Formats: sequence, structure tokens, C-alpha cells
Amino acid sequence: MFGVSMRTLISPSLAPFSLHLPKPSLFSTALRFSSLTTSTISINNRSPTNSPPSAISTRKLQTKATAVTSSQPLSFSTPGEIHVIVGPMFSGKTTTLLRRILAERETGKQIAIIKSNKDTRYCTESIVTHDGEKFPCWPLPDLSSFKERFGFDDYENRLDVIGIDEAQFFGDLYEFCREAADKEGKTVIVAGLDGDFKRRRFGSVLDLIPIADTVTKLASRCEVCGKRALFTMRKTEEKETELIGGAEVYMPVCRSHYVCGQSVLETARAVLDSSSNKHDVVASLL
Ligand SMILES: Nc1ncnc2c1ncn2[C@@H]1O[C@H](COP(=O)(O)OP(=O)(O)O)[C@@H](O)[C@H]1O
Ligand SMILES: Cc1cn([C@H]2C[C@H](O)[C@@H](COP(=O)(O)O)O2)c(=O)[nH]c1=O
Ligand SMILES: [Zn+2]
Repeated sequence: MFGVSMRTLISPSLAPFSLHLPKPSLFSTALRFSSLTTSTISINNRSPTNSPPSAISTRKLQTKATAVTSSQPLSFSTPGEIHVIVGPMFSGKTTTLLRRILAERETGKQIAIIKSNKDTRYCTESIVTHDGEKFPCWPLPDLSSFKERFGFDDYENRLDVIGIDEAQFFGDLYEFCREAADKEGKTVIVAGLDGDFKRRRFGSVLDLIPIADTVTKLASRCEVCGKRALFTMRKTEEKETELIGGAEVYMPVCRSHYVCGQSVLETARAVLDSSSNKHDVVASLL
């Protein structure tokens, strides 16, 4: 949806950067586009032999913009894309990520999936949906270690699409995605929780929105009433933000049941607190 409207704003007949520059300016004089043809296939200066032939043939034809300085031409690398999938637990984020990644692979792209190694719920070496679908992945403590583990040469020359699951657990998410898409021409598909059990922003998933091509917010079904569920309720007493778990700890809920669930939990806590205080008082009297 966002992707479509972004594309219609910039008509193919208009050169990038020409939209808001009605008159020649210092900037536009310094920056001349040496080539605006759609026939240039330039992927991070890769030679065609470095990429799988199918990846070359199925890639979008790119417009190449070259800044011309007085002495030396400066080439921008071909930009990639960032797609963000958010929603509460059990809303199908991992399933959607897997579908999109497999669709990319069908077109001949080279793909890799990374997940946080904090999530040890089902299997460490695979991403696993709540319905049991599996796919091998790279379980990592942070994203900055990926290039080295994957191999710098393979990363630069042979990898097209990177999937990231459980994105809320990666502290370096923003930097990694920005560099991969802006500078390295990768398509990055990110799935993660936008909010935690208190509906606060979770990690830096939301920071990606200003640099994303598309954002998809999924919904689950409220476990109480069956309506659309946009929030995740924690059923246990733990207060820390990060707490790995599945249906034994969390449930998807609609707005009404989130709000009334919070007040039920608060009342239950107050009752527990006051009764434990009473016990303390009684114990101190004995
Ligand atoms: N309360 C629930 N407990 C367990 N599984 C659920 C629950 N609600 C939905 N599911 C299943 O989980 C699937 C989504 O799984 P998944 O893609 O792993 O979601 P997410 O990554 O958003 O947590 C749904 O299609 C549904 O079949
Ligand atoms: C709401 C919430 C969740 N978590 C944890 C629980 C799970 O291990 C993952 C989310 O997994 P899913 O693929 O979206 O089902 O995050 C957490 O640590 N803190 C929270 O507040
Ligand atoms: Zn509900």
C-alpha cells in the first residue's frame, strides 16, 4: 500500500531529485545525471558472473544516477528495499516473512534468514511458526556479526534478500537495515513485535518505519472474544520487558480485553499484595 503510493508519486519520466528543484540550483548544477536509461543493470558494481543468472534477469531494471563532480564521477550504489511486518504475537508475522522470502527465492534470488538467538522456543537453527512450519536460519546475538558468519564475499556478491525474525531483540536493527538497503542493495524483510506486553515500543522495530518501503501491521484473534487482536497480553507476573515464551505466557487480545485484562491483573495484584502484607504483619506478630 505504502509502496504503491510512493511509486506513483515519482513518475518514471521525472529524474530523481528533480521534483522539488524548479530552478537550476547549486545542487542541481553540481549533480548531473550521466545516465537515466532503464537498461542499466548495475548491482553494487557486481559483475554479472558474481550473481546467479536468474537473479540478474529477474531484478528490476534500475535507473542509475551518477553525481558528476569537477574531476571524478561518483557512483551511487543501487538501493535495496526495506519491508517491515509487525503485529502482536500469533498474528502470522513469521508465516508472512517465510512466504515472502520463499516467493523471493522462487524468482531466483539468493536468500538468508536471521533470527535472534534469544528465542530458543522451538528450535535454535530454524525459524518456526506457531503452526509448526520451519525454515533453516542464522541464530545470532546481533546483526553486525552476520556478514562475517555468512562470509563477506558471499554477502556482498551473492546474497540478495535478508529476512530478519524476532527483530525486536536486535539492538543494531536500524543501522544494519539502513546500510543493507541504502548502501549494499539488499532487500531486507523484517518481522517483529511493534509493542511489548505493556504496549510500549519494543526494541527499534518502529525506528525502521521512516526508512521502510512498506509496513504491514497484522492482527490476530482475541483469545477472549474472537475479534481482531492487536495487542499481546502477558498472563504471568514477570515484569521484565524481554521474556521468551509462547501461549503459556502470552495471549493475543482485542483493545477491550487488553484494557479490561489490565485492570483485572491490577486488581489481582493489589489483592495478592495486600494479602501478602497481611501475612507479613501476622508473621511479625507471632
Ligand atoms: N493463541 C494462540 N496460540 C497458539 N497459536 C495461535 C494462537 N493464535 C493463533 N495461533 C496460530 O499461530 C499462527 C501464526 O503463527 P506465526 O506466524 O508464528 O505468528 P507470529 O510470528 O506473529 O507470532 C496462526 O496462523 C494461528 O494458527
Ligand atoms: C509481548 C512480548 C513478547 N516477548 C517475547 C515472547 C516471544 O518469545 C517473542 C515474540 O514471538 P512471536 O514470534 O511474535 O510469537 O517475544 C517478550 O519478550 N516481551 C513481550 O512483552
Ligand atoms: Zn476481545
